[in-house]
Amino acid sequence: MSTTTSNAEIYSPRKVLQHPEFRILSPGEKPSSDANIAAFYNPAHEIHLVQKPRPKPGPGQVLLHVRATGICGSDVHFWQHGRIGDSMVVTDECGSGHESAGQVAEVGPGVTQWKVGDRVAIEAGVPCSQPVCDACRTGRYNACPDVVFFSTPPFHGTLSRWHLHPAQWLHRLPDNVSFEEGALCEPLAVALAGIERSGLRLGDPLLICGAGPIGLVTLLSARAAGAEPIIITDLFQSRLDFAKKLVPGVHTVLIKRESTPKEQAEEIKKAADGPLKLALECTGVQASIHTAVYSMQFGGKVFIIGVGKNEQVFPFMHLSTNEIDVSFQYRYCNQYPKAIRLVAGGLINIKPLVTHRFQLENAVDAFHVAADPAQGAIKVQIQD
Ligand SMILES: NC(=O)c1ccc[n+]([C@@H]2O[C@H](COP(=O)([O-])OP(=O)(O)OC[C@H]3O[C@@H](n4cnc5c(N)ncnc54)[C@H](O)[C@@H]3O)[C@@H](O)[C@H]2O)c1
Ligand SMILES: OC[C@H](O)C(O)[C@@H](O)CO
Repeated sequence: MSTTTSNAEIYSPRKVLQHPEFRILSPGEKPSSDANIAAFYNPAHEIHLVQKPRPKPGPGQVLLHVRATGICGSDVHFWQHGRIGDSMVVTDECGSGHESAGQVAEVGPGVTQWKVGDRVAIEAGVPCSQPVCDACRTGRYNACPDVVFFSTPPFHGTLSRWHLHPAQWLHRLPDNVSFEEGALCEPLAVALAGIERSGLRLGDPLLICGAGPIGLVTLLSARAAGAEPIIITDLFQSRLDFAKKLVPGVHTVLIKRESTPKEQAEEIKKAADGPLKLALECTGVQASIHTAVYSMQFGGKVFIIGVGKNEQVFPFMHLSTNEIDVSFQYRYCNQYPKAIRLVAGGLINIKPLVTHRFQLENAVDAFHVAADPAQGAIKVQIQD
């Protein structure tokens, strides 16, 4: 029997909440410049700054000064809706953020690969890494049932000034990759996992549904992987304009809510000059998945990265009589080193995605901007 302390115990959210130094800051209160502040949401759909103790790294751990964190749609969703699906539910105060990069501030006993000052991207999903875990043992660690995914309830996120992390779940940033880009490696890892598992090949005609941050990093990755032509859809012209600026060769199709998925598919096929081989679906919305299905050639594939309603209806007979495969992506595994190489090597330029930057003290304002579509943000980052 293993006597190892589990990650769930090491990173116990209750330890933080019950610590005498943990408190919710009053609006307008100015914490000291090195206080361990963080943005927390709760089941009452409030979001506020909290002050936590500055932790000491234990064996195998590193204390990081978090320098950049992007706000993900899931952070906003947990705050405003209190849950994603049936298994991720906000039941207490919970810290946000999992798209982070930072700098090593202290190393714990036994840590030899990092030294103070090293710059790193933080992989926020920490699987159990136990030999008895099939998912970890076989390398598909995104399936680990005991994963601590920082910012998915109950585990607090990486959006704080000081964050404790296992040394082996950090990735070195080369000098030409900024903290901002290091933080963007998280959504990029999602897209790269999708590119890898969908089997996208050079010259494949590709549909990307949705031009949000995930659709856009998917667009950049698919362009680097040689898809041609690429059609991207969205409900908002502003998002399509952003996509076109990012990758000038992309074809855009504005989705009108009043048109049917079959009509939308006709428009997409016209833009592509024929049916497409692959769709990377980045909305999780049923109507968009249907549009993707009707846009495919015989033997095509709809690869769904977006997440959506618990139960959805699919056009079964069209899928069946056209041998269209449907596959899904759940987070990612083994993608960070690749993401960093692609950014450092100049194959993927993710810098333009950051449209808004806030200081850590103003993290609550950052959340309000990220949650308000009228603000036109693509990626809001909090920097320290
Ligand atoms: N599989 C994973 O591990 C994973 C990881 C991260 C995010 N996600 C999911 O990926 C999806 C995209 O994330 P995001 O951050 O870009 O979200 P987002 O909400 O910012 O972007 C989604 C985009 O899709 C567009 N859209 C909505 N309905 C549409 C339709 N019918 N047709 C075309 N476009 C439509 C929206 O206008 C928006 O621009 C979300 O569902 C998110 O939860 C999945
Ligand atoms: O936990 C909820 C979501 O699966 C994750 O936050 C995802 O956005 C990671 O990329």
